[in-house]
Amino acid sequence: MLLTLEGLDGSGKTTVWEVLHEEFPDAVFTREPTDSWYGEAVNRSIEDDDADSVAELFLYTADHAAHLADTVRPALEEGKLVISDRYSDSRYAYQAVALDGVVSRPMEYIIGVHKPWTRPPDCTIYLDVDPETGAARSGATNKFEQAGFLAQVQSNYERLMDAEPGRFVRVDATQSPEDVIESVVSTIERVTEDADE
Ligand SMILES: Nc1ncnc2c1ncn2[C@@H]1O[C@H](COP(=O)(O)OP(=O)(O)OP(=O)(O)O)[C@@H](O)[C@H]1O
Ligand SMILES: Cc1cn([C@H]2C[C@H](O)[C@@H](COP(=O)(O)O)O2)c(=O)[nH]c1=O
Repeated sequence: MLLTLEGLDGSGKTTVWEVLHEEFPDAVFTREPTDSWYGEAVNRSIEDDDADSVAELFLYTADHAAHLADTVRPALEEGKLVISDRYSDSRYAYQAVALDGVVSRPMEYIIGVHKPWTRPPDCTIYLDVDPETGAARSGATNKFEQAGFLAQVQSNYERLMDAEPGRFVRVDATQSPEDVIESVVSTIERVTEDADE
């Protein structure tokens, strides 16, 4: 089963993902951007305010393709639970903002680029915070971590959740870290048990 954590910058994904290592020791933990050279290229573009938004989309997408081939598909073939901190929905939500005015219907375009070859998640936990909280928690140090940008990203995540309500589980990430973690752990226990039945 492929389970992904999504949300705005500062929503607490990495905090949760780290604690989940202890709760689910047999799972494969991974993330996007990855630690590969593709991910390093992505991280360079994040720090570049002038990076071309189309080029940036394809850097992220190349990283995703390699991530699928190297990590996600092999682990799923072994029957593992894979837990990824960010995955394709981050592209659909973030790059659809960055490509607004560059291509028409940017979210549909980005989904279309992925559709022929990606492996969609079985379940996506959306850590829900408002853009101001996300920007403040993340430190607002790069072009994505700004409340105005994150407000547009948030609307894109809402569109994705409206389109696939059965895949997403929304968790209130303004709760204490302990309460957020408890909600996420109980969600994962439930969805993995349901999958085993
Ligand atoms: N539930 C919470 N309440 C208050 N602060 C939190 C909570 N969860 C995480 N934080 C704090 O917010 C900051 C950002 O958390 P974290 O790095 O886990 O978020 P993230 O979603 O992975 O962010 P990014 O996408 O920018 O990497 C950290 O300082 C973390 O300690
Ligand atoms: C995978 C992915 C990420 N982003 C953005 C979101 C963040 O601002 C950064 C890095 O992610 P992290 O969780 O803070 O390490 O990149 C994006 O725009 N598109 C993506 O596909």
